[in-house]
Amino acid sequence: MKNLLALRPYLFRYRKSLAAGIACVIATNFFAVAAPRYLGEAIDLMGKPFEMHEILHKIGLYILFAALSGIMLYLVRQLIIVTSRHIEFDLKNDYYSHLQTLSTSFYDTTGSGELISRGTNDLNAIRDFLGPGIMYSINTLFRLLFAIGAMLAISPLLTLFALLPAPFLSWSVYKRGVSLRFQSKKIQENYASITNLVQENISGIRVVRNYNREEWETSRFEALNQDYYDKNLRLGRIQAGFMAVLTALTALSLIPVIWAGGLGVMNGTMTIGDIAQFVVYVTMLSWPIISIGWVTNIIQKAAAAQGRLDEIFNTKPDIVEPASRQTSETKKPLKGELAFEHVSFAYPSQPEREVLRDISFTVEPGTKVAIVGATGSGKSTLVNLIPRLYDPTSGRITIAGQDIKSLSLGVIRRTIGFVPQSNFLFSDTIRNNIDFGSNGGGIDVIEASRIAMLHDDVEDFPDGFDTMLGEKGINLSGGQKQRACIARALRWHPSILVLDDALSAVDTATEASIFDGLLKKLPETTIVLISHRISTVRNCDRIIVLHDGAIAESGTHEELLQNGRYYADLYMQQMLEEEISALS
Ligand SMILES: Nc1ncnc2c1ncn2[C@@H]1O[C@H](COP(=O)(O)OP(=O)(O)OP(=O)(O)O)[C@@H](O)[C@H]1O
Repeated sequence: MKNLLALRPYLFRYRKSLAAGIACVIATNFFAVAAPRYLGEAIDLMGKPFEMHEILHKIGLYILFAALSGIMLYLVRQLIIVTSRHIEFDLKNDYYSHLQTLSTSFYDTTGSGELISRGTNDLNAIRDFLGPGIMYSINTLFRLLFAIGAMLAISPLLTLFALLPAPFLSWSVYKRGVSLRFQSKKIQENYASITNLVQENISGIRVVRNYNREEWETSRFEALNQDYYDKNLRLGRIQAGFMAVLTALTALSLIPVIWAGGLGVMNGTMTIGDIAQFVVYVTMLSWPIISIGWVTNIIQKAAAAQGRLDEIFNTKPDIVEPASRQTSETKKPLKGELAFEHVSFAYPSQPEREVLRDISFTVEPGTKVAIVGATGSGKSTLVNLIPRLYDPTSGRITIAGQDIKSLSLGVIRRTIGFVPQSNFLFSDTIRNNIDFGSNGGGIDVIEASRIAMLHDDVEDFPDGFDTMLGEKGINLSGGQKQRACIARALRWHPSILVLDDALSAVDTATEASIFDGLLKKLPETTIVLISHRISTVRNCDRIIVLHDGAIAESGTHEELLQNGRYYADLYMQQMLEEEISALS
């Protein structure tokens, strides 16, 4: 319950429509409870000689009050349910923008399915509380107050008889709600498994085809789907039985009223009109009484959902803007001088395992540096520290002589063009993918794609740069995807360009042309590149060899060959592989 206090600011934001909604709840209940009085009076008039116009007058008042109650109820829904939609909209926006601020380390340990489920199922549970939950709670309160008041005025004893089954009704709805919730939770989990299976299968459809696993995957899906179907049928059966029992209980609760009321009429303490009025009140109270149990469930569900959302909302990003560096004039890119000073690093998920150890090097603006090393030696980790995707555990990194922790994230990320190892393109046009995140200026899309040697390929597409890409750029070749990602990084005219194995799917001739273009068009840009190919790194000004998270050696291609250590071994190995493949 305490969790729901987190919704206070949202409720406060819409306080006027909520207050108006509550006023309408009071009004609808007032009119609804006032109406049966005229019905009772009309019936009593009929028990003796009467004038037709008197009856019509009472019936007219009954209809008027019932209509006013209906209009107010319409306004209640408009005000409270619509407000719940507004709050849901705001919460969704806040949730999504909070996710955008969270650090890479958070996404290392939290699955995307989990985050999507919190942003959909949990938010729906909260909306149920804000709309129907709040509306029925207030409605029940005022309906009980007004109706019981009117009933007491007629007969306190009959009121007691009428309300006898109420606690049992509420309690049984609550208990049944708990088991329905348990069943619905299982269905939700099942649905999440089906979604995951379908999503994974469609993304990996090529692997499924290549390994001839279509039938196996289909039967896996059918089994899950069958389970989902069975659980839904079971839920439907429980719900249907429950509704039948509720309706019967409500009808049965009228028996003591009619019995005791009949005795009252016989001994002259009550009229038939009073009993008619009572019957209407009892029927009118049945849903509010039932809804006490139902609303209790909604509140509990929403409190649990809000708790899960709070876990995300309370997660603070590890990488934050320095407070003093957020003004617009500091957002210009810096010069490409880069230095690592005794940098060590362990991933937050495995703090005891150092992945980088005491890394120090300096790169002058315009220098081309290659990082090489065996797989898993820490190359990607090292370059991920430059745009502050993670912060070093110890030591510091500087750009243009300034500690990157003291720079605004906007400046760092404008200074750096980063092409990660696993490239990602959005389902948008090629132009928009290359233009991603740019705010004008820099190198234009066409020029960037020329340098990345992508331009001619794109010109051959019927829609050119306006070609729509499928999910993750599926309609491009591996090499085209890599070059599109390079063009995207060049678009900003970065002072430091980081290429993490970004040319592995490009042939060596195209790769050489891309480097030529970079040297000619961006001579002052510092390039930090990771590659397994000696042909790519041999022309760099400096090559840093990583071994088991530490710098094993560094120098030019020639110097490292003379050293005769890791790099020379790698060189010999690749020469040998080339010779063997030339012979075969
Ligand atoms: N997000 C992560 N969380 C925890 N450990 C990680 C994470 N990413 C990488 N590692 C670990 O850090 C070490 C270095 O990985 P890294 O990706 O930097 O190697 P690499 O030299 O770039 O390898 P490759 O040449 O295969 O790309 C590996 O042992 C890897 O298991």
